[in-house]
Amino acid sequence: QNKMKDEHSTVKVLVLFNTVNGGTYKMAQEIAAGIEDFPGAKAILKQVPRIKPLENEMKQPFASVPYANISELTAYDAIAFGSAVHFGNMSADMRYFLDQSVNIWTSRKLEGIPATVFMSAGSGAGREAAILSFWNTLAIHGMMIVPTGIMGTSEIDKSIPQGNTAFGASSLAGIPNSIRPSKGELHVARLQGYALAKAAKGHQLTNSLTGQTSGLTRQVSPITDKDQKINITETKLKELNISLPKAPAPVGNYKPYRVSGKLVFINQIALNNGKVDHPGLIEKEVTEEQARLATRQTLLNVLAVLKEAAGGNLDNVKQAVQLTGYFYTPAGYTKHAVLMNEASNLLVQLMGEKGMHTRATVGASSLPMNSSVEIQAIFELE
Ligand SMILES: Cc1cc2nc3c(=O)[nH]c(=O)nc-3n(C[C@H](O)[C@H](O)[C@H](O)COP(=O)(O)O)c2cc1C
Repeated sequence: QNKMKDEHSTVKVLVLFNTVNGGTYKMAQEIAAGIEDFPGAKAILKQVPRIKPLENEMKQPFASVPYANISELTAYDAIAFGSAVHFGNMSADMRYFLDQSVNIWTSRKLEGIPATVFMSAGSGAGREAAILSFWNTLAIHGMMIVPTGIMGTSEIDKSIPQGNTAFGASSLAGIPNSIRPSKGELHVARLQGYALAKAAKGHQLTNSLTGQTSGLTRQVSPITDKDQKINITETKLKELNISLPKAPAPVGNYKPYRVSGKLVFINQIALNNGKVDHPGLIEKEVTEEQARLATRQTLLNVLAVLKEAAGGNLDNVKQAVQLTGYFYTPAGYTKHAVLMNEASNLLVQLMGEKGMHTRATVGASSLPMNSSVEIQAIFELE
């Protein structure tokens, strides 16, 4: 059981490199040593496969280092990437290898996994740019990039050129008459390995706290209009170029609305600034078009009152329930539905599915203040 516990707490860190002349391999070994300086961390050295084999590969000191396959990238707690600087970039072998990680990328398997970059250069031309451009790929994978900052620089011999950068260790393999990597370059690489192992341990601990295994730092539902506090109904009102009237004041001993449980009850006529719009008997004193305008005004009054009832925010309305339209019509009139559609359509335009309602329409022999229309409305609040 203890062995199992130890295995779980070990952090496995891949040191993945590509080298031609061996400079990056020497840096990789030091990065690995730095990783293993961290208690409970284990470094695994691997090379990226080559596009074209090296002629003298079997004689090289790195010949025995196994080649990695792309799918194993997801099996580690952290990865240190090492490459020769080729024209201010990572090597073509490294690029080709990473370009095979599209499936890993789209399944977000490396997200949040700590990563760091080290390099071997000749003169050092463009080495910082090479590390930074390497970071692009790691950032697209969502990896947690570990830089070197100024770690170790106070201890290194500044009387000779050194390859250290604030982004990752590098070596200047092309400086004549000097042993490379220099002690200073190795020192920074070792600290970089340690910093990566430390980040890997932190990541492993937070993963175990949140019950995750690797990658996919978090899945959350997308942000909704509600989260963004966008007032959907007000936005829609603007879109429809509607400004709500002032809620008409009651003209008797009653309330403009009554909330019962979550239901709101409202009754309105075609009042507009204290006067009734298009009053009179439909078809005799009021045309169909005028009756429709009066119906629209009546619904706007209903909405103005509803807004008050909903605490000043129409988004607090869960749904419309029922509309009843009364129309001042002559006996035998049959086109109530045509007039009432003016109200129903506007409500659905404004609130979408929430605005759908049941409906009744009635002809009346007279209505208050000679209004051609009256609407009774019931809504449900959130
Ligand atoms: C195609 C090619 C391009 C190179 N470009 C650069 C460069 O831009 N900057 C630099 O400092 N060294 C450059 N070099 C030199 C290598 O970075 C240097 O030899 C380094 O040690 C290679 O790492 P390795 O020993 O791991 O193969 C280049 C070498 C090659 C073959």
